[in-house]
Amino acid sequence: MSKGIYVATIEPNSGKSVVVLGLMRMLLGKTAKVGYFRPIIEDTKEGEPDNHINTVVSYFELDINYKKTFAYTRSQVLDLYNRGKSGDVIDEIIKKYKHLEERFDFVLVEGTDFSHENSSLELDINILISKNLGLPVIIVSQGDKKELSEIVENVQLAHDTFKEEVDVLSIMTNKIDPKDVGTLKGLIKSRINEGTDITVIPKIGSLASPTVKEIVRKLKGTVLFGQEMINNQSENYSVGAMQLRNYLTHLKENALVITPGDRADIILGALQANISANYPKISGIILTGGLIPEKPILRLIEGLSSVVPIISVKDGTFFVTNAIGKIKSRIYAENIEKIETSIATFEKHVDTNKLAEDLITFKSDIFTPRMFQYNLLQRALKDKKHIVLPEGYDERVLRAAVRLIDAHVVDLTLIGEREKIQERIDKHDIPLDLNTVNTVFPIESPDFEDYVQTFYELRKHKNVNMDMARDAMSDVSYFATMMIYKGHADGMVSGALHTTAHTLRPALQFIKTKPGVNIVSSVFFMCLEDRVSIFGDCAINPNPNAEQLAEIAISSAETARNFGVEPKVAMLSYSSGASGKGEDVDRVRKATEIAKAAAPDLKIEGPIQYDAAVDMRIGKSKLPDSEVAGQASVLIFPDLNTGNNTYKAVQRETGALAIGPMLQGLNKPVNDLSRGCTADDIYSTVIITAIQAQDF
Ligand SMILES: CC(C)(COP(=O)(O)OP(=O)(O)OC[C@H]1O[C@@H](n2cnc3c(N)ncnc32)[C@H](O)[C@@H]1OP(=O)(O)O)[C@@H](O)C(=O)NCCC(=O)NCCS
Ligand SMILES: CC(=O)OP(=O)(O)O
Repeated sequence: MSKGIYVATIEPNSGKSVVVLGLMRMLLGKTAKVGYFRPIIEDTKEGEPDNHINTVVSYFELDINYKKTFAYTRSQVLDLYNRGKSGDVIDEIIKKYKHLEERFDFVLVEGTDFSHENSSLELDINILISKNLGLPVIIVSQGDKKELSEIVENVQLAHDTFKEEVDVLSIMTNKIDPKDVGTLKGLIKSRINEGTDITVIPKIGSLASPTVKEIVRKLKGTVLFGQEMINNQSENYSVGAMQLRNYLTHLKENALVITPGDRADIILGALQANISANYPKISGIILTGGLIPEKPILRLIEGLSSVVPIISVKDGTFFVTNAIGKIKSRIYAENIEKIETSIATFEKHVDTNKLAEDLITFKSDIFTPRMFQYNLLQRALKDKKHIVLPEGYDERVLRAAVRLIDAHVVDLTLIGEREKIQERIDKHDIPLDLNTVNTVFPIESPDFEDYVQTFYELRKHKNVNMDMARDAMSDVSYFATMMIYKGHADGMVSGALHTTAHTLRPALQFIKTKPGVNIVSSVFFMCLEDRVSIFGDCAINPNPNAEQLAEIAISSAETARNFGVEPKVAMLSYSSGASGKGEDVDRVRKATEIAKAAAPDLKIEGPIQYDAAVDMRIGKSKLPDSEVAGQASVLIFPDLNTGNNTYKAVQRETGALAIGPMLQGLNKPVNDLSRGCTADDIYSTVIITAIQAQDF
């Protein structure tokens, strides 16, 4: 079941509020705790809340702090985008949304308003956000003053654009001439036949017209009388320039009377008409030209028991009439009537039972790298671990340390001489305060002799003597690994300066494998543009035999599951099924059979080529009956030549973040890095290591 829904529009004034209000009512009827979130709001005046948030939160009396209901204002986002920090925008939005997801049973997310130019950027941002929140989308469009063919084109284009990246649950087209509702629904359905629900909502006069309050606000008018009726709807307006006897015949229901302030005859006549059974009611009177009626007229009005709003504005009649014609109707907190009309409209035209059912059964397959990284951080924060970084002089390690300490996600020990580490910090101008981390220099450590003795005991059967043990413990990899063995730290990450063999040999020698595991292997979490794939083994076993390959596959599937990726395992080879022959293909086929026998529920396919594993079209043509082909999430390489170079090729050619290699099968978490790693890679690998350490 989805924990939220994203309401996105594709144009300004689409009537998105009708959908949001109706949805909120529907959701509150199904579950008690519903949250509301707007990733990006319009810029507001100092101290003024966003109108949409204010309306939804106050009408439904949601128990939610204003600051928690949005992430950014439009100008903050533009500023961050201009500074190349679009990734930070998404990270913060995910963080704020996830807080609400934890607190509420369901979260209704309202996208941007499209009230500015650059609508293609805005469309992209909405798609990006909904994708990164893993939410299904309701697209809202509007058809006011448009040909039906134009509406259909727009809706189809929007649907196809969103559908490429996210799940579109429903399309709601608003403000349609009531006589066209059925026809339009049929036309849209004939174009979009993929099970997306289609709703067409007619134009509702009372929602399309502004209230007197909205008009006062736009015209910067002064309310002289009738403040208590300021939320009257103005469905019409007409200028009182002719004689009263003629003007009265032009009055329409809920019309706004516009007249110069010195036309007492029109003012009094309109007020009288409002209470006469023989004339329609009016919504208010606008007095133009800054003219205020004379005192006796004002006294007369003051004496009336009830008066519609009378507003004075500075501008002339012509300007005011034009300006009123351009005012777009808004829904706001005090206008209960409009809110309730919106909800009633939604309930009348939307199949709410079907929509609720779709939400219950919805399951997202989308798992973006940013969601993945957010989840990792949250998991690591739940139980803080102590990680040792043997390469304390490396600039990238020190930069990663700053981020890790700032995030309060781990405690750190850096191996190295304190003064020398400080020199590096100063040299590279790194904002790391050494008081926030622990530092150890092996040969000066009070634990050194104990570690030497322990290593000697553990390895004497391999002809290690005390001198050799002392030499070994002077090495940063051995010393840091011994800290893990002794329980003086929970995990180790190294390899930014040292080779994989140098980093891992101590762990293989005395941390050893977990019970039931024969070989240590590794995976990379490959954060591709729209998904996280798991590549194994790209770091340790040069030429695994069939049994070892099967074990690598099973361990990698387990790792995938532990880190929130549903394992669909592809055993890679230069053959898909029986298309190619050779010893290496046979080895992969045998490995697949062994893995299937050991884990019968595991979705696994092999031998299979990379293209058939990840591309649905090719997968279907090469292996039509496979439940893995085209959708593999775990890719197992036949040997280290292929695995190591493939991960590097993908990383370098696509810019993907490659987290790892993360080792699997060891008794305690020790992880390697590539010497080509960045501070970001180190940061992510430390977080992964901390999560692994939570299981020991
Ligand atoms: C992993 C690796 C370093 C082990 O090399 P090594 O230390 O020379 O291996 P050895 O055969 O001497 O084994 C040393 C110990 O590790 C153990 N070991 C080696 N590979 C192991 C594995 N995959 N799983 C579990 N234990 C392993 C051995 O059993 C042995 O234990 P013991 O000394 O208690 O008997 C080696 O396989 C290697 O270099 N792999 C490629 C690394 C690489 O360059 N990757 C590319 C860049 S990431
Ligand atoms: C993991 C890996 O390939 O390491 P390096 O690039 O240091 O050889």
